[in-house]
Amino acid sequence: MDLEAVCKRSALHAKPQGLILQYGTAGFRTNAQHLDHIMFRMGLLAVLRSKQTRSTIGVMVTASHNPEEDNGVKLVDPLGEMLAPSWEEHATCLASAEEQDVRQVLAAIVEKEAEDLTQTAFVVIARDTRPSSEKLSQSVIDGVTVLGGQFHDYGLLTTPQLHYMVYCRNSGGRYGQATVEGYCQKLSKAFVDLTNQVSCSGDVKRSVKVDCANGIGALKLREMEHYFSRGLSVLLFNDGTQGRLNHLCGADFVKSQQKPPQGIEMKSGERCCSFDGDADRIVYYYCDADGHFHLIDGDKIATLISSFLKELLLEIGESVNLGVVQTAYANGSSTRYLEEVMKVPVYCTKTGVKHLHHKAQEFDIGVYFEANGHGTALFSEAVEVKIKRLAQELDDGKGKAARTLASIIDLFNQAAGDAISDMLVIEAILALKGLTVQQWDAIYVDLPNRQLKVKVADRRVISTTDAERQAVTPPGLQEAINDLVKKYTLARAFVRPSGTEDIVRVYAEANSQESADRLAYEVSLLVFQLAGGIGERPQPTF
Ligand SMILES: CC(=O)N[C@H]1[C@@H](OP(=O)(O)O)O[C@H](CO)[C@@H](O)[C@@H]1O
Ligand SMILES: [Mg+2]
Repeated sequence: MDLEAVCKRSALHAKPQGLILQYGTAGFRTNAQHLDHIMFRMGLLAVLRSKQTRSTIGVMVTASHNPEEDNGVKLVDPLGEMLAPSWEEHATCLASAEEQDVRQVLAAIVEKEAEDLTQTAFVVIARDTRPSSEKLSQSVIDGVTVLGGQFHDYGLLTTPQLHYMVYCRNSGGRYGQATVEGYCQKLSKAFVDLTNQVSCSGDVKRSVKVDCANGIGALKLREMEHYFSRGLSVLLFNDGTQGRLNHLCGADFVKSQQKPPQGIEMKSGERCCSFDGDADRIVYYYCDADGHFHLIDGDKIATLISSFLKELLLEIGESVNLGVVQTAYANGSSTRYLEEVMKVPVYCTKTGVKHLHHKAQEFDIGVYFEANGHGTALFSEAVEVKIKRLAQELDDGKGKAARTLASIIDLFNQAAGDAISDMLVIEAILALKGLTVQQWDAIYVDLPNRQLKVKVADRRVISTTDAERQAVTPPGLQEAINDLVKKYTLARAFVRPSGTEDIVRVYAEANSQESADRLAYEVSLLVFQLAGGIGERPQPTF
């Protein structure tokens, strides 16, 4: 490791004095102007991680659903997962080091991780469509090359596509071919195999309207469309030709505002969905005959998927342990439905997909979704091998179910939640089951809920336990929340410091919207009073 050369190069990507950023739930994210040094240093870190794991490591330049002027970066570990927590700490240290300390921090990481520096390193890089992304990914490449790493720049990809590429490269091609074409072919083949089973009643071609948040999803869907267009027509909106990225559109906007995005025409009963800016989240929605908007979020997606998988397993007659993983933000109705009606075990983890992903890996089949639409299903290698064998061997009804399940396994992106892959899974299931979007929505009725944000001087004064559902500090806060919750019916409320914004999040649900709104407001006031609120006191929103 030629530290002299690294330091010289680093000076060309100088860190603004005093700027401290943390590798959070979603990597580094801030205004694109402050990220050049971070990109260079993450190039360095990716090389070290690659040497240590003797695997290809991914670097994705994106800020997902943030506004267009922001950007960000995250590293992708060998099996396509999020970076290991101990390396998140290295990332934060390296990113925060003042220029003269970079050398020392690098040396410390090398020593702590007992790196064999003679190992070769390979890094794959991709970026979203933000105007700042191209230049920033060049800075990543600069970091990779100055440490002697090899790289491949995929250019524009969705975040889950990069996760897929990393997984493919480290599985010796078992998972698929590490090219855009490989990705498109794997998913499309599975989708076409599934939809070919649907008996065509009439010649009505299925179609779905997709709000692409003016992001990379539009480009990549267009690139892929012709592979599966016989089974489904996708009508793209907010495809980036006019509007701004994530502005009044996209999955995050639709979920948090509970209203349709701008720029999409919705007719009553039409199936629509929204991707976020880097296409790793998806939510569905429709308008009913009275013009009312209905959101179908990650919880209902998880329910649709897990009930379909359970039915298939029943037909195949294999006992396989299937679990669903959610966070505290999952709607109480979804948890109740999964546990009580579907009899599926449900687990709750902390917020952030890496927590859900790891929990889901404990099952033969683990389905995980955040309420905001980020999720996928994971299949253990043993289950995948068994199902694919049964699919080939059996010729009866069981064989047919096994073939369906085998195609579904291929259709999921098991490296990360993926809007394109999830959309194709959902479209295939709806087609196979002959369900309309309204019928899907009617599986259960969401409990009315409200999310609010409270500004406090230091959000770390709130600590939590029980997968973030109980506040441990400040003292008295949880007891006070419990007293409020008791006043309402079917109510639940919790607070936690956000991992991506400088705020405390408040969540409340109850049997009516008015109660959910009132409870959320009352809990916000408690947080403001007991956890050092700053600025204006929370105001009632009802
Ligand atoms: C309530 C909520 O939606 N929280 C989001 C948000 O995390 P916070 O830690 O709540 O800021 O951003 C994460 C990264 O995108 C995402 O995984 C998570 O679901
Ligand atoms: Mg995203």
